[in-house]
Amino acid sequence: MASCCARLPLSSSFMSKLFPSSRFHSSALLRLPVICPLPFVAQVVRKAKNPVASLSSSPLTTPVKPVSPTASNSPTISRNVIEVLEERGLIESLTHEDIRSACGNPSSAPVKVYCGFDPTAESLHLGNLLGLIVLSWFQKCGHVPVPLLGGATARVGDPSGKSVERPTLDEETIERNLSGVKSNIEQVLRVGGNEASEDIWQIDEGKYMHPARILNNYDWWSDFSLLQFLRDVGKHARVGTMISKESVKTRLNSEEGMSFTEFTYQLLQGYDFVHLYKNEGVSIQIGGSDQWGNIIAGTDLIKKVLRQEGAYGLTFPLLLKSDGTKFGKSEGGAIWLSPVMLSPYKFYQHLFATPDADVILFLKRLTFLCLEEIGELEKAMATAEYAPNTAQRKLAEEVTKFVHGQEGLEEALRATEALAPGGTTKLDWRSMEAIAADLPSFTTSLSSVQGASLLDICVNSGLLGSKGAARRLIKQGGLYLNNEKVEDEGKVVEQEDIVDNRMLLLSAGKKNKLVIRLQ
Ligand SMILES: Nc1ncnc2c1ncn2[C@@H]1O[C@H](COP(=O)(O)OP(=O)(O)OP(=O)(O)O)[C@@H](O)[C@H]1O
Ligand SMILES: N[C@@H](Cc1ccc(O)cc1)C(=O)O
Repeated sequence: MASCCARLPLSSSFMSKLFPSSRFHSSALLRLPVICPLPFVAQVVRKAKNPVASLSSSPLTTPVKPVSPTASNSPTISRNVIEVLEERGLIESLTHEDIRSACGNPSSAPVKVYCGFDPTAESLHLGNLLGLIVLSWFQKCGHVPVPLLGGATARVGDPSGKSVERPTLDEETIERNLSGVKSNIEQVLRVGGNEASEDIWQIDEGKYMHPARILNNYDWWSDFSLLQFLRDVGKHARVGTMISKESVKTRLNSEEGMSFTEFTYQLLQGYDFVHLYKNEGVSIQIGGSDQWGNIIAGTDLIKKVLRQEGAYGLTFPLLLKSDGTKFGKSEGGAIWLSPVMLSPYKFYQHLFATPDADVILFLKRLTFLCLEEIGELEKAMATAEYAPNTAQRKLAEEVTKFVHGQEGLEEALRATEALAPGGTTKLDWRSMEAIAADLPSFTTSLSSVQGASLLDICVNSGLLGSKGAARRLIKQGGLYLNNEKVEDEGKVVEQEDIVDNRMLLLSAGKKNKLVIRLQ
């Protein structure tokens, strides 16, 4: 039996109705600040005391305050989130047009929206970030985001978009991954506890929001018996419909086929939606376009099991690299969100390397910059005066700040500056560690450099061939210690030269750099 939800592609005429021509300012881009409309932060009429930081700043460092819900401090629906997402190219398909009225009525209650993340690695990556960004847009527009950890589903493995079966993960790995993914979510969303008293947070003067609530599907699956599953879920599922799903069809045609375990995945995710709808009031599920089949499994089950019509699904397009492959983890080179697995510096660099052809699309999808500002950048890119990489710099800054906070961005900028030819930034060990992997390095004991001649260190570390070469370089003004020019041939390394008691950075000329690690 075919799925009972129609997939609604966004036709171009339909889209043009939704995208009223933007109010772009004329030529003076990058000189005049663009005045963006207020962010779609939920606002209330009555002023509140104790202003705290605004929603657009980093969620990590901003103090927020749970407040008791009253008629006057409930976050209002300030803009229809579906329109916002459409304008930014963040909608691939909707299960039903009614989702617009469900999300857009200023007098109606906020919706709860969920996105699941299976802990299949210790960190989420740039592709997964899209789900968190869409959740964040819902939050900014007054709704309640529910990021779901797939503690149970990771034990089964989602076949969507996979040409081979996922490897089975052991318990220890799943636990480690769960805690990594949970911290990623906490890095970017304002997450609350599970107490009802924490349902509304004051985030600024007169501004309130609903904190995100993290759940784990292992909490309802761990006690679910096989018999119960077959009776309560399996009975409502049609094998024909399950086989027709894209994720199953491709695998059935492959040599390896598909295990029964993976085949049931769509029912697990489908039942998650039933559980969340019934017990938590969650009425929308979002996911990448590869999740369409699983999302439909959920809305179908809600109709059959609960006899309810008010559940909706929304998918967003996958974020693709310039070669057309998706940003993921299987092919290696994943752009991890965890600062332990990828330094903020490298994260920044990856975004900075976005080709011109993709940068505007990425600004719309991965940042919260207003569309007017992005439009101005796009226009500027077509002019002769455009300074190359201005748009890339903005993209890298915005996304790094969202993921790693202001501190992470500053670390990335310091490291970028330090590695730039002739950089003169004051270094700290974190930025040096961030750049160390991209530079030759040499490890020695702390005591061997304390009070040692710099000429000796240059030669012993292999930076320069001889003391003579080092002397000549100093005369030419080309030798730097920690980005400071060395003027004195007799320079010895003082304690204060040793960055945080663990590193030195030597540069012979602008490009030939060496990190010395001290133990
Ligand atoms: N490039 C991407 N753009 C948008 N969403 C993505 C992207 N990659 C993954 N997702 C979403 O993140 C969720 C988890 O992805 P999943 O673990 O299947 O893939 P992955 O981490 O990219 O792994 P792999 O590279 O192994 O396929 C899915 O909902 C998927 O839609
Ligand atoms: N299937 C999703 C994760 C997910 C898990 C459970 C859900 O209920 C929803 C989504 C993925 O592959 O990442």
